[in-house]
Amino acid sequence: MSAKQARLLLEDGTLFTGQSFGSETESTGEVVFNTGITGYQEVLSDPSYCGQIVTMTYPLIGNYGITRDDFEALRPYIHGFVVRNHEEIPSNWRAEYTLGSLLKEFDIPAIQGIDTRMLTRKLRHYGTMRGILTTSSEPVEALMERLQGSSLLTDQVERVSTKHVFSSPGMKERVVLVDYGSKSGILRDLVKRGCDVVVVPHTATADDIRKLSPDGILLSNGPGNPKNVPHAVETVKQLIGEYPMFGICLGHQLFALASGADTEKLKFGHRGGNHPVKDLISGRCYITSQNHGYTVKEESIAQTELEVTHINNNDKTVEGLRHKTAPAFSVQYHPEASPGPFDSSYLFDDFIEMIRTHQQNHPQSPKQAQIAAAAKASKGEYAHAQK
Ligand SMILES: NC(=O)CC[C@H](N)C(=O)O
Repeated sequence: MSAKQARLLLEDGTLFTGQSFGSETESTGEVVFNTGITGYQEVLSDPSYCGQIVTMTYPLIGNYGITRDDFEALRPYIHGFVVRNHEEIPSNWRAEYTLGSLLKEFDIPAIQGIDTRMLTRKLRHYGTMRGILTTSSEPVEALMERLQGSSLLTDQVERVSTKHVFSSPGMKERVVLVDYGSKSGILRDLVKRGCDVVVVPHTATADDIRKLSPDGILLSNGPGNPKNVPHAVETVKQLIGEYPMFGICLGHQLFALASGADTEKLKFGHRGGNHPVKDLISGRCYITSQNHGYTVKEESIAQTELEVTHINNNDKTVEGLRHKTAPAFSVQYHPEASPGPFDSSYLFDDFIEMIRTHQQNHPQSPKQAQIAAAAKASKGEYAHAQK
């Protein structure tokens, strides 16, 4: 049986025709490209891609199948997947099923057999565009009408963040992980280091977080424009300086906004496992995993208490920040990268080190002691309230 036809239409009128290998449905979204050679499972299950139609520049995708253990979230939130060649017969003892069957399970359309080099060159030249991916056989004019009538999502964080507080108990530092669409890898990296992790929704207020008596706060990655979640910026603003803080990707952008800096959209973003980042303090270069479409505006940093610690070696954009006086830093890339590179996992150790130094230098203030005592007395109150 020959595969059903699928089409991808961009808002500039470019039409790609190929074969469907996902769900026989239709979706719209921002079309973006990822330059990873491996890692398609981690890409499609990374909640930061919520609402986007993702194309992989590497031409052979699906060849090692799907293994749920490799996922970054319980389900994918992408709106479509675009590849040159989908391999239907995976060759991997860990594979549980095929990429195509996963996409069908979650009703996500996918197209193969198109020139992904041409698509990527277009996106690099003109910037990311909206697209419609469909298996319908209607005339192109009808598709274009639907595409033009569609709008990009603005509530992605709400869609992907946990609805309930949950914990992953450990014997060491208590870290409150604020989930804006966190990749599982962040939790894995904290748990591996013995942290006592409490994961809270994006709506958690500063007081909700204080009640959990954190030793440190980790602001997770997440989808969309950081300016779509002003409540999160407000919460972060209240907590900077009070607890050691580490921001990753969207968390980095929220930390920057909360510190008075500004963010803007990049032309086509950074997505892939091969982005070179320079550490301005040591002069060393790291290969990093990235997935972002927004960036912190360098010229907005001068007016804040922040300093730039890392830059992207390709386009020189800001990749890392730290606060000049408070125990807080952030990176635009992913230290928890899966399937790698692991160059930057030391940042989790730096975060824990920062927590320990802070504890040594700041034995509990009377206010913190009071908060901790109140939290202990109302044990689990917040967690229960969330259920
Ligand atoms: N991975 C992320 O956290 C991405 C951050 C933000 N959504 C961006 O696209 O820039």
